[in-house]
Amino acid sequence: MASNGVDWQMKLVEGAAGYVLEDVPHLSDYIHDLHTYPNPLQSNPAYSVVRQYFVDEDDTVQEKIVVHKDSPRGTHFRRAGPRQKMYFKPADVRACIVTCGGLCPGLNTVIREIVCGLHFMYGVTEVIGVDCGFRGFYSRNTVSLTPKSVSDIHKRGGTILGTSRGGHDTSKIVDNIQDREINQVYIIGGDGTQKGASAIYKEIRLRGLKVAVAGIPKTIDNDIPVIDKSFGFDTAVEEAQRAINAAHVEATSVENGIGLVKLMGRYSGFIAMYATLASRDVDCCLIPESPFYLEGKGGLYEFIAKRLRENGHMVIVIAEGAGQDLVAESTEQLDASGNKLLKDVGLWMSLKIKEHFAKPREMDITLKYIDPTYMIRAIPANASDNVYSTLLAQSAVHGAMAGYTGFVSGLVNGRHTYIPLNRITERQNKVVITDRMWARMLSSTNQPSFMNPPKGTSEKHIRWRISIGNNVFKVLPLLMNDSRNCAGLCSVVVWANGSMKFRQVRKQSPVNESL
Ligand SMILES: Nc1ncnc2c1ncn2[C@@H]1O[C@H](COP(=O)(O)OP(=O)(O)O)[C@@H](O)[C@H]1O
Ligand SMILES: O=P(O)(O)OC[C@H]1O[C@](O)(COP(=O)(O)O)[C@@H](O)[C@@H]1O
Ligand SMILES: [Mg+2]
Repeated sequence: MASNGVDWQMKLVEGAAGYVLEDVPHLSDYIHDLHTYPNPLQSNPAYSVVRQYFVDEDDTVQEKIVVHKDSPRGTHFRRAGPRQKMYFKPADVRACIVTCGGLCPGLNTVIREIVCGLHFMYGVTEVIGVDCGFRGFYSRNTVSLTPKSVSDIHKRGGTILGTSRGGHDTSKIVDNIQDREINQVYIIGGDGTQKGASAIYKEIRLRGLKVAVAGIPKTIDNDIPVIDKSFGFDTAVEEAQRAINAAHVEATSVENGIGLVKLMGRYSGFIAMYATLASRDVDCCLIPESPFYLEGKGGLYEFIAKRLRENGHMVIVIAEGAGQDLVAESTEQLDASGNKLLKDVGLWMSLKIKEHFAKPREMDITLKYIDPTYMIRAIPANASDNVYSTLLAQSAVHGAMAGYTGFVSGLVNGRHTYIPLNRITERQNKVVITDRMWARMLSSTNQPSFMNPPKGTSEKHIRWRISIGNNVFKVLPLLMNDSRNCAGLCSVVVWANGSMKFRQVRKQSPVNESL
């Protein structure tokens, strides 16, 4: 393998037949003559039975596994797991754990398994918890974490460490890491958090400190790219079923009953899409990636009336980020971390539907609105998310002990890997509405595609205009496919000649944006 183009975020290593390794940084990249130690797992009675326990240095995991016979081998990530050589002596390790951003089932499991992994696999005894997110580094006390103190926390929702948004001050955080002589930092959080982790790692590297920074990606919305799915997501989908079931019971118990359920998903509608697919009781699923409209032919009101006539009841699931452009003219407000503060689309929609059907010549309806969002986020992880969170935490521990830094541990095609931080922060994972999964969902609900708004429909949800060749299109809010996946093509929904259409545009083509 030939190494080229090294930067501080990731190391690109090229091999035969188009093989590329997007490798994570290592402490030895910027600190020379580091001492190494044998991995104590060799003599651990539990692990010594495994025939090949240590991961081969050359093991990597392919990002895209659907290939053609002439395809280049493509991007790979370093396989996670214990290494024969460690770059930390267990007695010298002083680790800290911090949780940031919104709650997510499984946070406590990850904390528990970092503490227990460090202790039982490597004999590390000094682990501290940072109180209330990034700002806790410089404004709060820390708490000592031991296997005993974390033994049953995985049965509780939330995070025992507390969390926060905002308050990321890189130099104050790194000063504090130095002052406390911390040499392993475990950062559990979403895209915002991992951007913060990246800044911390960079500053640590600039100061030449022997401190490993390991991220564990957390997002209930499943909006982190590259990884198969995020921990807590399955639990959220499962818990959402309870709300959908309740909505269904309410709706079927009255004449023309409508159950409306709002689920989380600020920019990505994965929870709504999977909960809908799992339930089979949902008649319509609305997500941020797929624009919709209420009035006229092909609109939501028409569909509701049709379903009520056919079945006498219906269930609508709406992701919190859906239809934000319809709710109100946006005067964009941000939270402390810079995330868009959303209007309550569920409440808005329930009022709009009630208002519409109260008109003369419309139907008498009974609508029940259920908002289970924070209840879903606050529960403990289910069994499969507990196992998943355990493996993510253990991978992070193995990686840090082996001297890797500036990485997150993540599942790629079912294998645990180390991914450079920049790869998971550079974009958000979104439902691709031109993919099969959305089509499966549409076929399960048989809802309208909302692709042909009637002439004269308000254009206020048009985001910007683009020109492709000589044509100017009005672009509706929609995800862009990852250009890495599809040879520079991205899908946009455009408004042309009074109807919405999909267009594939090349990222390289001249795209002029104007509001
Ligand atoms: N671009 C950024 N650079 C540094 N820190 C960031 C950045 N974006 C967010 N953060 C910090 O990460 C933490 C969590 O971010 P947030 O967006 O609230 O949640 P999440 O990590 O779940 O996406 C906050 O403390 C915030 O200040
Ligand atoms: O009320 P809060 O804490 O700001 O959280 C609301 C947001 O948190 C989420 O559950 C997850 O967001 P993060 O991944 O950024 O924590 C979003 O779906 C939701 O919009
Ligand atoms: Mg986020």
